[in-house]
Amino acid sequence: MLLKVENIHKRYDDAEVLKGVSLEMETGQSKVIMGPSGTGKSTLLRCINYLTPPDEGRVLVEGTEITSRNLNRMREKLAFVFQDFNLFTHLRAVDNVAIGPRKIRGMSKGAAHELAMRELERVGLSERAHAYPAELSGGQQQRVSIARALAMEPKIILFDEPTSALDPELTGEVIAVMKNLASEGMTMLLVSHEVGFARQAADEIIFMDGGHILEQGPPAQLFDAPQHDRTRQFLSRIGQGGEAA
Ligand SMILES: Nc1ncnc2c1ncn2[C@@H]1O[C@H](COP(=O)(O)OP(=O)(O)OP(=O)(O)O)[C@@H](O)[C@H]1O
Repeated sequence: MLLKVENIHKRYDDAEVLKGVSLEMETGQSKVIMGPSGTGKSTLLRCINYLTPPDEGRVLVEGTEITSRNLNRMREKLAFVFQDFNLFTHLRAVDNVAIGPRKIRGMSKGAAHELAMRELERVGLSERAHAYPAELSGGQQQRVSIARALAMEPKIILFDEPTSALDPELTGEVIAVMKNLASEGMTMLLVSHEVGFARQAADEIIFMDGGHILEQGPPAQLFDAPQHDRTRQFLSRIGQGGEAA
């Protein structure tokens, strides 16, 4: 098993946001986490790579548990794509992608630059490599941040609502890149409400509600024959039928 998440709990002050969440991913799988606002989806994703340390539970990558001692090394296996891109505004696109390979993976300047150019090409942006983030559209900035994740050659990419900060006409180019990665066999865990992507590219949908995983299964099962009322209600709110029992 590539990723094993066991019984994660997370509390903020009085509120228990994650109430014992477990999931597993095999190499090459794509899974999409969906569910109502405030149910702990982003917190779960952040707990998986310890951006937010869980209060209880374990995360294992390739059988090795993440601990405070091995955190930096383990984190390199789990790249993270943020909703709002998080690019360095003072660095050109190519340097945003090259900085991780240089500073974290210890690559030479030339090798990191070459790798960054290859990853920008993979997301269709080699021609914009020398632009600063402010000179790029939101969709292009998100593609740079995907290239930055790829340049770390991670085992898994975690995406936290990668299209929700984008104007609707810019989501398509980011989804196309993510579909491509999924078809190339990249292991991907996303928090996303992009049903088109989820139906076509995900192996499994994980439906979260109230800090729990309520149900999970292949897209056809979860979208077309959900088991729980809460799932049906949510799907109907995002325009995916679901009210029919
Ligand atoms: N750093 C924090 N400090 C305190 N409370 C937090 C913090 N981060 C998240 N929360 C709370 O935890 C709960 C779950 O938040 P989270 O962002 O994980 O939900 P979500 O399912 O991803 O929601 P959304 O779809 O709206 O992004 C929310 O009530 C939120 O206000």
